[in-house]
Amino acid sequence: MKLIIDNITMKYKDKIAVENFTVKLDKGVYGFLGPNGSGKTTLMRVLADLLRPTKGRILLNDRDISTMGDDYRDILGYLPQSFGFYKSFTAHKFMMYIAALKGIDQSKALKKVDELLELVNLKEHCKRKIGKFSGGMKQRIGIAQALINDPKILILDEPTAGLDPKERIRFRNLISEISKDRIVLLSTHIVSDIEYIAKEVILIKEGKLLGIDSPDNILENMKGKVWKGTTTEERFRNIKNDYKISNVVRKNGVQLRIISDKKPFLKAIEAEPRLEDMYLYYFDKEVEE
Ligand SMILES: Nc1ncnc2c1ncn2[C@@H]1O[C@H](COP(=O)(O)OP(=O)(O)OP(=O)(O)O)[C@@H](O)[C@H]1O
Repeated sequence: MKLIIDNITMKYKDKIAVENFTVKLDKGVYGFLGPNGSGKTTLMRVLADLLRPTKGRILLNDRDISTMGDDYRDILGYLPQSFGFYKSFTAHKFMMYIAALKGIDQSKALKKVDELLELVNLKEHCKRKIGKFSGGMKQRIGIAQALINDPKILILDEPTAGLDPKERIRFRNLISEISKDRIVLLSTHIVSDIEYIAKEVILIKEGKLLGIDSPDNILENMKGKVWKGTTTEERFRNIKNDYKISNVVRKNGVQLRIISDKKPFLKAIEAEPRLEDMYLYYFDKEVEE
């Protein structure tokens, strides 16, 4: 299976949200990483065939998805950024409803819904109303509904927004489990969401592709750009505006972690890069979280 984002540009009136964006994808998890407003949602909606791009095409095995109709929808699962739940539905009823919308017959649907509620760890809550669910539970039912047709392509737009750290870990493990034999596209501005599960990280900045690489290669390329060391309050005041500082701890002086192409001060030593250092390097802002 081969999915190609082929030179996509998307304009809203005068605003260019995505520009000349090209990447080739096959099986596995792809993390689309970029700050708010960088064009991730727009790209996810184009990929879900909900938005016609101003220019370019999405090709699945060389077919333009905009000409595929139900052939594409049948293999697509989509969890939008804001997901309208039917609050008064129980989890089970909601899933059966989605199955019916997808044209799955009832006996098959009953089996599939059971399987999916089990997968996302909501079986024991299947009789509860979704309106009473926590944020994490809602996201899990969101994933379950996106999987109802066993999609070959799964699009998850900022799926961990509003989840606490425990729910996030659980969510990550779930994605990892369901990513076999599928293309999973996951958009986020949170590095840790994709750090351990993405085969490739796709960096998106101001609507443009900044780079695509495996987390290991990204870390390799960050070598020599991350520094740590202890300095004085005075020197810290002097250098803090000249460098991207990813961490400050005041303990026996000012302990710093700095992102820089060159050594920031004499006593600084190279540190082992982390993926969030890369975020700071490319996106030039404080690491969120
Ligand atoms: N319907 C619209 N009309 C006009 N501009 C839009 C529209 N939708 C998005 N934009 C603009 O396009 C740019 C990209 O937005 P998009 O939502 O795709 O980014 P994002 O990376 O998903 O950000 P977020 O995480 O905040 O949703 C932003 O500048 C946004 O303001």
